[in-house]
Amino acid sequence: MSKIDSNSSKKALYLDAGNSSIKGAYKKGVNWEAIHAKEKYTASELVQWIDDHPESFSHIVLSSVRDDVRKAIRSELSHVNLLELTTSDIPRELLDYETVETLGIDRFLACYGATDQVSDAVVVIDAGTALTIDYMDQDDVYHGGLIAPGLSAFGGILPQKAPALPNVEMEIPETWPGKSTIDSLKWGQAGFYKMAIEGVLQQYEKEFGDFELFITGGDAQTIKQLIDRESKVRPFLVFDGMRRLEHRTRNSE
Ligand SMILES: Nc1ncnc2c1ncn2[C@@H]1O[C@H](COP(=O)(O)OP(=O)(O)O)[C@@H](O)[C@H]1O
Ligand SMILES: CC(C)(COP(=O)(O)O)[C@@H](O)C(=O)NCCC(=O)O
Ligand SMILES: [K+]
Repeated sequence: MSKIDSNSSKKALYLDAGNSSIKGAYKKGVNWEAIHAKEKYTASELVQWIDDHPESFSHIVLSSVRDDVRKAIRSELSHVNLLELTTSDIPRELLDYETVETLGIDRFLACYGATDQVSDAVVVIDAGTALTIDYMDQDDVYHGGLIAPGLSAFGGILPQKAPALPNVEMEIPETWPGKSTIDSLKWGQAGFYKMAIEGVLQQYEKEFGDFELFITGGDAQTIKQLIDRESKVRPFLVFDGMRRLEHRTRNSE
C-alpha cells in the first residue's frame, strides 16, 4: 500500500470498484454518504467528480476487483493522495484461503465490515454482478465461500439461450409446482435462486453453527425478500471493511 501524508483527520473518500460500477462514499458523522447519486459511475465520471471537489478530501482509499479499472483510476488520479488496498494488506492470519493473490478483496472487506458490527460469526451475501456467499468467524478469520452468477446474470441465461420463452418477474409463484409456463419459469428463476441460497446457508450452519446474516450489493433488497431468514441489509458493508482495514494498516505502520 502506498503511503499517504499525515493529515488523516481530514475526510477520506472511499472508492469501491466492482465489476458493474464504481461506488464512492465518505463518512458523514456515523453514516455513509454516497457520491454515486446515480447508481452507475464510470471511472472517468468518477475522476471528473473528484477533480470537481479538490478541497473536500484529504485522501482517497481505493479497492478494486478489476485490474484494468484499478490501473485506470490510479493513472487518472496520479495528482491525488491515493491509498490502494489490496489483498496483500490483509494480515495473513485473517485469511483461510489458498489463492490469496486472486481473491477478490471486496469479499474479504464485506465480511470484515460485518464482523465489526456484531460479536458473532457472519455470513455475507454480496449480490452484485456475481453473487458471493462467504463466511467469517468471530475472530475475523475469512474462510472463503462461493461465487455464483449474480441475479441479472442468472436471469439473463434463458432469455439468451431460449429466446422463445417469455420473460418473467423475479418472484415466487403462490403454488407449487408450476402449472403454467410463467409459473414454471418463475420457480426456475426466483424459486431456484431462493432454494440455492437457503441451501448454502444451511450448509454453513451444518459446518460452523450459528452466524449473523448480512446482505449487501445492488440486488440486496431483492435477495432479502426472496429468502426466509432474518438478515441485515447493509449497502455500505464493503466501505465499512475498507475503513476498518485502512485504520488497522495505518496503526500497524
Ligand atoms: N439502479 C440500479 N442500477 C444498476 N444496477 C442495479 C440497480 N438496482 C439494482 N441493480 C443490480 O445491482 C447489480 C450490480 O450490483 P453491484 O453491487 O453494483 O455490482 P458490482 O459490485 O459487481 O459492481 C446489477 O447486476 C443489478 O442487477
Ligand atoms: C467474485 C467477484 C467477481 C465479485 O465481484 P462483484 O460481483 O462485486 O463485481 C470478485 O470478488 C472477484 O473478482 N473475485 C476473484 C476470485 C476470488 O475471489 O477468488
Ligand atoms: K459480489
